[in-house]
Formats: sequence, C-alpha cells, structure tokens
Amino acid sequence: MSYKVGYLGPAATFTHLAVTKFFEEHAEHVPFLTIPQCMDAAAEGRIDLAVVPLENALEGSVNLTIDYLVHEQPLSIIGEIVAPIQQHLMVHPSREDSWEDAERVYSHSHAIAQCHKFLHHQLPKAKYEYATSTGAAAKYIQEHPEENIAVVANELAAEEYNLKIVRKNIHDYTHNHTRFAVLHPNQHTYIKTKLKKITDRTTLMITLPSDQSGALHQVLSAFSWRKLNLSKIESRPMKTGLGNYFFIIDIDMKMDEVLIPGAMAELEALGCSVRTLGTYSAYSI
Ligand SMILES: O=C(O)C(=O)Cc1ccccc1
Repeated sequence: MSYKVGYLGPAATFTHLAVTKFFEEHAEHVPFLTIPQCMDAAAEGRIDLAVVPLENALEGSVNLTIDYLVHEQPLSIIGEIVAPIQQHLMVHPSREDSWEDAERVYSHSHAIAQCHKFLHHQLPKAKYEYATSTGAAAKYIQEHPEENIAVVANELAAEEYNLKIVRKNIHDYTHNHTRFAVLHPNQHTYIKTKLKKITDRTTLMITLPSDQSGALHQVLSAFSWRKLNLSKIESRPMKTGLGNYFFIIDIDMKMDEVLIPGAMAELEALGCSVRTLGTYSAYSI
C-alpha cells in the first residue's frame, strides 16, 4: 500500500529527508508550509500520515508541534524517526564571494539556534529572521536574489534551490539529532520501514492537581517503583494562566497490559489527568 505522507515542507527540509528515508518508495510525499497545516490535513483525512519535527538534541522540543498536539489536533504519535542534522551556510550564487557581508540570516528558529556560536563569530552584524522551515528559507533566497541574506539549511536544499554552500557543518555541537513524529488520527495504525529500530516508547501528557505539595514526586514514584525507565520529562504551559503547567513524559517501552496502565491508574487516583499521546517504535536513519 502507498501512503500519502504530509510533511513540514517545502521540498528538501530535514523533515522531507526523514520521510524519504523512512518510507522509501512506498509513499506519496505532500509538502505543507507549516506544522499546523500538516497536522490539520492528517486530522481531516486529506493525507494518511503527518511527519513533523518533535525534538532536537541541542534546542529541545519543537513547542509548536507539542502544543498543537495537546491543545488543537489530538493525533496519535505512531512512530518516531531519529535523524542526524548537519547544518550548512548557503547564499544565492551571485553572493558566493561576499557572503560575509550578509545583512540577515534566515532559517527555522531551531536551525539558527543550533549554529549560534558560528553565526555569532562569523556573521556578528547579521540579524536573524525566522522561517517556517529551513527549506522555506532556502526557497525564499532563490526567489529573492536581490536580498542580501544567508540561509542555514541542509545539502539537499542547496541542490534543490540552486544555492551555493559557503560553509559546511556549522552546527555548534556534533551530536545534533532531531526526533520526527509520525502522526495519525488512530493509535492502532501499523507502519513499515527498513530503518533500524532503536527503542520503543510511550509518551504521556500528565496534568498535576493544583497546589498539592509533593505531587510531582508522587508522579515520578509511580514510574520508579515499577522500574519504568523515563527518557524525558518536560513541562509546558497549560495556557490557562501563569503557573499552570502540564508534563510530557516519555517511557522507554510500549503500552503493556499491566505496568503502564497501573502507573496511569495510580496517577489518576492522585488527582492527575493522564492522556496517552502515543505508543510507538523509534527508528534511526
Ligand atoms: O526546517 C526544517 O528543515 C525542518 O524539518 C525542521 C527542523 C529544523 C532544524 C533542525 C531539524 C529540523
């Protein structure tokens, strides 16, 4: 079967690269300009699956993805793709010899954040401007050669949009990986790939009862005494007022019939609300 897979586009974003490697020829690729547009299309059945960035090793969560999943479009995470990220600095070919005079650096906020040290030292006067994706930034300078802009993006974007790479591997730290989420309206959806599986995961959203001392400690102990290994815990604002947060927790195993449901029941008995955002396998490129 061939899936219709939506992704954060346009062509040659890191998300597009992840989709190409994960699905090979078994998918029709459909680019979307923004993460919410891509997720809406999956929720409305216009595409079969949505692939969007979830978390970067250097910059942390892609808040737009987590917040849209939690507050707007309750899709399930049914798979994860982990990809190494290499950032390059590129310009329109007409500016190859004068790239150090660039007035602006244009890219996805995470891409700029991953290259802060480089940009601070090599382009100290340039202003940062944020695009919806690295690919969108690359496409923009192809279409606007008159603007004195440098872009941070990947090798494929330089090829796709005919740009000149002037500095390679400008990310500040070498272990630069990104997790991409494969999303579908229904949790029980099977996807196939030839990529290597690295782990299983279950992602939960937990809201603590307000003003209860020691609540987070009790939540963590529900996982700890069951020996459920957590690989991530992060708080995000509830958007209901200052000081109201929920937690995103990743457990290093798939939903079972005993341990995770037992932990969830214990949390609910403590007054927490618990939602499963997904139970899935993670694959590496
Ligand atoms: O903008 C892109 O190309 C994306 O796919 C999002 C992203 C941005 C920076 C690092 C990894 C993924």
